[in-house]
Amino acid sequence: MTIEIKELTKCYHEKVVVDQLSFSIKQGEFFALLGQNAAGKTSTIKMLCGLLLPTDGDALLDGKSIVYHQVAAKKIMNISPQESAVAPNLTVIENLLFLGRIYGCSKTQARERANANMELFALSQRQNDKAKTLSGGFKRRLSIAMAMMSNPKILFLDEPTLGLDVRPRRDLWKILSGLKGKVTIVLTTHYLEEVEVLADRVGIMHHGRLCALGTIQQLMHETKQSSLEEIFLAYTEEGLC
Ligand SMILES: Nc1ncnc2c1ncn2[C@@H]1O[C@H](COP(=O)(O)OP(=O)(O)OP(=O)(O)O)[C@@H](O)[C@H]1O
Repeated sequence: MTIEIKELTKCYHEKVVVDQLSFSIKQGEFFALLGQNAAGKTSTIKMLCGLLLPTDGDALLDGKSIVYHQVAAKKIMNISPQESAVAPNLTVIENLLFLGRIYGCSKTQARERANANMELFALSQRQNDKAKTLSGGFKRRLSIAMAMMSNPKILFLDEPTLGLDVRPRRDLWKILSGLKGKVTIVLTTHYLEEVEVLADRVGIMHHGRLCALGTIQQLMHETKQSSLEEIFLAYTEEGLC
């Protein structure tokens, strides 16, 4: 298992927002974490990324505890957050090289990784353009490519297509499909079609608890529903979870 979550809990001023979450994500899996607004998804991702300390419980990233081995755990993962980390006045390649150097690459290694990621994210043609001149879709691609500069085994994507039009969203899906199996991906999104296209397995959170876990097929079978939207509505109905 790449990620083993064990009774992970987060409280803000006595309010429990992530409630004893326990499940595992396999190596190379594309996992979608779903839930209504305020279900606790971002708090969960932030704990797994070391941006937030759990109130209780733990998670192991490739065997490294996010509580006791934070530095080692952080080395094997990266996050493309909701708020883009792109520096607007740097060009595409400068943004990538800058991150590469921050992650400790030599100049040659940073350039190699930047070239590989520009290829992967179809950014090569725009490499000398300042980030502020890019469209929303390209900015989002650059933001994910920047997270890939640390060569993570685990990549967290927090609502990567939020606010994008249909075409740039689908373009990004194609690119993310190309990452499948190469890196373990944990995605949060409100776009259920995105999940149907990309995810191997789905977890649904409700009021901080995990109320469903499985492939879409398995959840369809369990709920006797015929679409992910219906499954989602069934599991997040008040009083059921
Ligand atoms: N720093 C904080 N202090 C107090 N409460 C917080 C803090 N961060 C989040 N919360 C609360 O925790 C709950 C879970 O928030 P979280 O952002 O994890 O949910 P989410 O599932 O990611 O929601 P969304 O889909 O709207 O992004 C919410 O009620 C939110 O108001």
